[in-house]
Formats: sequence, structure tokens, C-alpha cells
Amino acid sequence: MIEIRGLRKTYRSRKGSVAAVDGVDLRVGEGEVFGVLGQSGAGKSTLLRCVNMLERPDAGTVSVGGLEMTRLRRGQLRLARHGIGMIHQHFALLSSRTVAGNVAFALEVTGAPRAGRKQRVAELLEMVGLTGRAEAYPAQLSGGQKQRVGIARALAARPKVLLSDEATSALDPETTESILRLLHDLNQRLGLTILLITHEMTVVKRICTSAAVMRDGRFVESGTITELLRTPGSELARGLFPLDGPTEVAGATVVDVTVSGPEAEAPIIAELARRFASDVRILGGSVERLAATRAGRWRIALPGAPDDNREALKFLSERGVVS
Ligand SMILES: Nc1ncnc2c1ncn2[C@@H]1O[C@H](COP(=O)(O)OP(=O)(O)OP(=O)(O)O)[C@@H](O)[C@H]1O
Repeated sequence: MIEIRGLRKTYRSRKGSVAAVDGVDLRVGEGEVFGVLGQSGAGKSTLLRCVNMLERPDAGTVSVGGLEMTRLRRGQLRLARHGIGMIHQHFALLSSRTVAGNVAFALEVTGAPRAGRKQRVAELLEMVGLTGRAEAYPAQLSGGQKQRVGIARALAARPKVLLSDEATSALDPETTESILRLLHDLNQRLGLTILLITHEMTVVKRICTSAAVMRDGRFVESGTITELLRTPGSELARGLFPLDGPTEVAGATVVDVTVSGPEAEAPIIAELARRFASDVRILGGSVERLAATRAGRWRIALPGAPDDNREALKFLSERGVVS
């Protein structure tokens, strides 16, 4: 649905130049929720804004739903943007318009026929759980409600793709959860493809089926969550499941084990104890439900040196990632 190849964008000023996006390749399949995680200044916003051409890339190609965005003329681009909704960290609502007025505005801009607008606004407000707040003004709404208006507005033209620019960063944890639930629900109900940028691991954990870590304009790792969990040393896997517990134990071999999918439900540690190491100790870990899969990660101590545990380590490697 979204395909980006060799994307570059450099900002030049008197102080010098910054390669905000420095050669990014990205593919987001239809119905996928792809999260780009990175710290401030990593280039996430620039990348996102290159998808709907709010920023013009210096090099590379961006195609959305098969349309090569970099080649479109102004009029064509305006039409193409109707198929790409966008939501923002600070909501970007019109303060002088009511909730219904904000949503209706999006319909006006896209040239939707006047006759059906009222009904469509009601439909959109229902979809985001704001029925009953149609006549309120943005100043009378909570942060979560404002973002719901932002989402309704972004979906007005029935886009296939939603771009989310730190949509939950200004919200408290509970409200973040409810907005992520709504986005997940819309993804499932409408088959909406979502590309989001965030600096919060929780967002990736809750709704992303794939993710990338961006640093200094580049992706340092990228893949489906399941693939990343199976990649030894993956930063994202570590971030999704921070492990506490000591990394060294005298007289024992300490290993981290990551499993996903059906393996996360299997009694792996019990089987390990029964077959190889009855004195195995769990030092830390958890099993969690991610958007795409169920996964578990444990730090365990096996009595003896690695050589004494060769069979046990082989058993673990066959079932998950051992690092
Ligand atoms: N319009 C601009 N002019 C000059 N430099 C810019 C411009 N926009 C972004 N930059 C620079 O490009 C780099 C990437 O910025 P970008 O906003 O894309 O990162 P980000 O990961 O989204 O961070 P943040 O979450 O803080 O916005 C930064 O060094 C930033 O200062």
C-alpha cells in the first residue's frame, strides 16, 4: 500500500545542512500497522510528511496505493491526498467550529456533495465514539476527545491510508490506551493501513504489526514484530520486553530467551527443567499480548558453564531466540 525507496531529504540553512531522511526503504502492506520509533530529531516527521508530499523529497520514490506521489501535478496530488488521512500530536482543530463543524470542514474541502454531509458527519462521530458531542467546541473537549475529532476528520474522505504523527504523545497513559484501541479497531473494521511515528514503545507494543527504529535519518532495524522478536540482539525486541534480573550469576550460564506465536503458550521452561536442567532459575521475564502475536521473554540461569548446558541451549535455540 505504501512503498518508499531510497528516500532522502536534506534541509539546508546558513548553519549547515541536516540529512533528516538519509536513504530510507519502507514497505507497508495493505491493512498493516507500521510504527516508526525514534528519538526527537531522528527524522520521523520528515519521513511521514514525505508520504503525502507535505515535504518534497530530494531523492527516492514514494508510492501510495500504486500512485507514484513524487510525479503527481498539483491537482492530482490534491486528489491523491484525499486517500491519505493524517492525524497530529496537537490535533490541529479549528477552534471556532464545533466538533461537527470540524468534521464537516474536511468534507467541504474534499468536495463531498452537500446533501449527504450531515449524515456522514454523524456516521464519523459515531465511529469515533463522539455521538452526543457534535455541538461542543474544541475548548470544551478533553485531549482524548480532541484526538477523536482529529481521527473522524482524517477519515472523512474514506482514505485507505492513515498517517499518524505522534497522535498520543500529548495524552495521558489511560487516554493513550483508548485512542490506540480506537485506531486498532478502525484498522480491523475498515482495513485501514496505518503508518505512525512515535517515540513511545507502548504504541508499538499495542497496535503495530511491523516496526522500524529510526536514527539519524536511517532505519537501523525494521521488520514484522514477529521477525524482530526472532532477531538476536534486536533493539526493538529488547524495548518491547525490557528484562530485569542480573546478567551474571556465579557458577551459572545466564541466557535471555525470546519466543513468539504458539511457542509463547508452550511450557518451554518446564520442559527445559524436566529434560535438561532441573535447577534452572527464572531471573526475570514476562509473557505479553502484542498487536500481532503473543510473545514471551525470560532471563534464566542454567547451573554450570555453557559447555555443560550444550543440549539445553540447543533445545532453547530450536524454540526461540537465545542471546
Ligand atoms: N523545516 C526544517 N528546516 C531545517 N531543519 C529541519 C526542518 N525540519 C526538520 N529539520 C531537522 O531535521 C532533523 C529531523 O527532524 P524531524 O522533525 O523529522 O525529526 P523527528 O524524529 O520527527 O523529531 P521530533 O519528534 O522532534 O519532531 C532534525 O535535525 C531537525 O532539526
